[in-house]
Formats: sequence, C-alpha cells, structure tokens
Amino acid sequence: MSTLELLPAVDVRDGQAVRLVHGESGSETSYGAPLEAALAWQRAGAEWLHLVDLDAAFGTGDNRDLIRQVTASMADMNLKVELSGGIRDDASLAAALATGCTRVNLGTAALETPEWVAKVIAEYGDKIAVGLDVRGTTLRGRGWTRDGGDLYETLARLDSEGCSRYVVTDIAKDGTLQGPNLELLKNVCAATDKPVVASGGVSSLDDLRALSELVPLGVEGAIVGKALYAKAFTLEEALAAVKP
Ligand SMILES: O=C(O)c1ccccc1NCC(=O)[C@H](O)[C@H](O)COP(=O)(O)O
Repeated sequence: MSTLELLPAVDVRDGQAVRLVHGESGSETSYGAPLEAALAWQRAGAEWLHLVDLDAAFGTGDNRDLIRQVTASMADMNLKVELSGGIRDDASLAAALATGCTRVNLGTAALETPEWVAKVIAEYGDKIAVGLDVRGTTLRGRGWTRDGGDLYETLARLDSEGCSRYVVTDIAKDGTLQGPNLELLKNVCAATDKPVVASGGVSSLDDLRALSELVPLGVEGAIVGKALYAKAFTLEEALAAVKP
C-alpha cells in the first residue's frame, strides 16, 4: 500500500505563521516566522509543505516576498511546496509558479472563472490542483467567505476538464482539532478517480491512521496544521504513524 503523504501547513498572515479556526479572518493564533516553521518541518523529515498566503486569499494584501523566500529555501532542500491563496489570474499564477513551487492550489478561481481554470489545467497539467473547500456540500471561495456552488457538480466539471488532483477541506473542521471528515473524503473519492489531499481537523495520530486507510480509495495525502503547532504530536511521530 502507498504511504499517505503528509503536508505540514504554513499559513501566512501579515508576515507571520498563523492558524485560524474555520478559516475565519480574525481567529488567528500566531506561531512566529514562516521560514522558521517551514525549516522545522523540513528538519523533522517533511517531503512536502502546504504554504498558504492568507492575505492574498482574503484580499487583504499579500506576503509574496516572504512566500517566495520560503519556497526557494525549501526547493534548495528538495522539499516540495504546494502553494495556495489568491491565485486567480495569469499574473498571480505566473508569480506563484515562478517561486519554484511544485504545484499550486486554485480555489476561488475554480468557482468564479471556470474558463480560465480549464485553460490553465490544460496548459499546466499536474502543476495545478484545485481546492474544494466546503461547508456541507457547498463550496466556499474568497478566503472561504462566499458560497460558490455545489461540490459534486463542480467536481464533475473539473474532472471533465482533466484536473489532476483535489485538496478537500471541510471548513467546519479546519483548525478545530476535531478530526477529519472521513465521510466527506470517502464520498469525494467515490466521485472522482483523481487523487485527493485531505485537509482540516487532524488532531491525533489515530486520525492519520484513519486517513491512511483511505489511501486505497484515493486519498493521497493529508495537510496537518493546528495539531503540529499545538504539539499534539511531532511530525516525526506522524511520519512513523503513516508508514504501512
Ligand atoms: O488554503 C487556502 O487557500 C485557505 C484560504 C482561506 C482560509 C484558509 C485556507 N487554508 C487553510 C489551510 O490550508 C490549513 O492550513 C489546513 O486546512 C490545515 O488545517 P488544520 O490541520 O485543521 O489546522
């Protein structure tokens, strides 16, 4: 059986690594310099980093220079970066790809400018993942603040356009340490043949073991944020827990 990939998260707001609750602006807990956080995950054995520019996602500015610095440092150490937040047009996509990240995660654009997303999926293939951020089965865009249509209709459309991968977040779980929404992940895996990265709510090594059991269904990886920052477990323990 393949090993569940783990993507420790570094969410950046106003130059700081933070964690939000339910992705809500204003619910931040700060965890210091993003580069220090990324280096800590790299030293602990991470192969991936999930790096989010929250200001770009919320439309409150951006952390582009810092994001570029973190991504370049990680690339120098052969650590793959999935970059998310505010990538919505040719200019922001070009800037994101120019950081040397392994792939980008599109969210709002998949809901608001589907033609552009179809075009960039065709052009960039598996450098593009789409974030499906849901409350129930309703997608949310603009930093998760606005409704954006039905999960399964959008998934079918993106599948038909050749989208290579989905990052699925249950917003109700995100940043809460309440455990991932396994039912949602199973349902999404049943609706697509493409790999799924699970995001939101991981609280324990048992949660990671439960996600590992979904690997045969199509769950390829799991993003872990709050649990690592809150020291519920170490990344070394997490990597050991998901080994088959
Ligand atoms: O990823 C985004 O673009 C984004 C936009 C707006 C609010 C939050 C956003 N991402 C949050 C994350 O990706 C979290 O780091 C991830 O879901 C980890 O969640 P948790 O393990 O529950 O802390």
